[in-house]
Amino acid sequence: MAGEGRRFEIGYALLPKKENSFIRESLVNQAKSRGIDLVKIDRERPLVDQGPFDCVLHKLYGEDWRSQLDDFRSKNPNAVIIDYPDAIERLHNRISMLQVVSELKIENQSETFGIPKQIVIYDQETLFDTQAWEFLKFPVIAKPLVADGSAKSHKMALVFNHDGLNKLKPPIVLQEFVNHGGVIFKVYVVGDYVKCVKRKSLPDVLEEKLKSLEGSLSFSQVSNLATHEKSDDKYYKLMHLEDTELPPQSFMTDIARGLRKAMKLNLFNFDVIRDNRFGNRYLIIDINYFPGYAKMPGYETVLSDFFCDIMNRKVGDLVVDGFSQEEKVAEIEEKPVLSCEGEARKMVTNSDGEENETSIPV
Ligand SMILES: Nc1ncnc2c1ncn2[C@@H]1O[C@H](COP(=O)(O)OP(=O)(O)OP(=O)(O)O)[C@@H](O)[C@H]1O
Ligand SMILES: O=P(O)(O)O[C@H]1[C@H](OP(=O)(O)O)[C@@H](OP(=O)(O)O)[C@@H](O)[C@@H](O)[C@@H]1OP(=O)(O)O
Ligand SMILES: [Mg+2]
Ligand SMILES: [Mg+2]
Repeated sequence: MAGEGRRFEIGYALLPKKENSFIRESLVNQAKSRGIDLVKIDRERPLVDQGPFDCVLHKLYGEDWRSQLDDFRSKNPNAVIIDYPDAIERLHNRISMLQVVSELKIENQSETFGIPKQIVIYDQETLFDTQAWEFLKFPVIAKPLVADGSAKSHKMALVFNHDGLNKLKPPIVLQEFVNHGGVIFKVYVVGDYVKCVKRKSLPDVLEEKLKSLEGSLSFSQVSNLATHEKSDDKYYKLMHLEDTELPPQSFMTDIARGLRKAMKLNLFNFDVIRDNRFGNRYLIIDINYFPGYAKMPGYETVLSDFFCDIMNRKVGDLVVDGFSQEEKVAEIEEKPVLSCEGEARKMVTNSDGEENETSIPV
């Protein structure tokens, strides 16, 4: 318990932008009150010389950081690393990122899911060889193949016709643009916790307009706006975000759990659109490591719960450290269970079948 039992130290290594948005005083204080100290990792000094940390939380890439983590891990075998670079790496390529979705098996009678039709293009020759990708229909979205968090990796183009191909610079992924009513669902995953929110997206494109539209339209991070920024926005009002129904929570939770297990990741979000042509078909178009959690209402509690769970080694159906639950259970039973004070949350289904979150004291 806070103040009584052992305290835990979680070291974090984030880029300045992420640190500013994520490490808020409110999060630091809430974690502290529950026995967890969030400590900044000094990037000027070797990781192994710092701490000792019970857990390392990070969103940094590169060989140097990777070998620092390896060193740290071998010297601190009981520390938890959230998450492993190898697992995160998969999300840095827009093909491998979505491959995992195609491999998921989820039983559901009323909804289906998948990914849009897509092809990777490595050179100009293939780009203009429309036979190579004749299974794709215009409009298509051209996305940089690499998704490494750089501004460049977010630069996309909506391509309406052949004229629009000239501006594209391979390697890119050409993905069929699917009309979805201008609203995207972002599903945030924090360990066991799953939260789906609505954001504005690109508007639908009418087929009869395709030829008359200029070749392409460039854009970047259309859905990456905090809710308060959008409430005054004319476009936001136009899209009737409030009127759009969320996908069934249990369906999103099943997909989230499946992805978490398959990817061995604890902190990510995925973008989902509802295909206008079917109404019950959902397409996953993007998966991001360690997204903007501070945009989730009450993120401090969600993240503090997660940190407590990690430190207590009782994280849902998959455990950190790349072990499966089964492998870890024996270890958990041998460890003293330290409790974190505060609230836990659970989903409660009301008589209308709607799921709501409620807090339970622990
Ligand atoms: N296949 C598609 N069909 C329709 N709209 C799409 C499709 N792919 C992407 N979009 C739109 O383009 C936006 C950006 O695409 P995507 O999410 O792949 O890029 P990103 O830069 O990785 O985004 P993020 O900021 O979430 O990391 C989406 O939020 C959505 O509005
Ligand atoms: O802060 P970061 O640089 O990690 O930016 C991430 C951003 O979070 P932010 O809101 O904190 O900017 C995320 O937004 P939401 O999906 O949550 O809307 C999403 O755009 C990620 O793709 C970005 O990560 P990247 O792909 O660039 O690595
Ligand atoms: Mg996205
Ligand atoms: Mg992304």
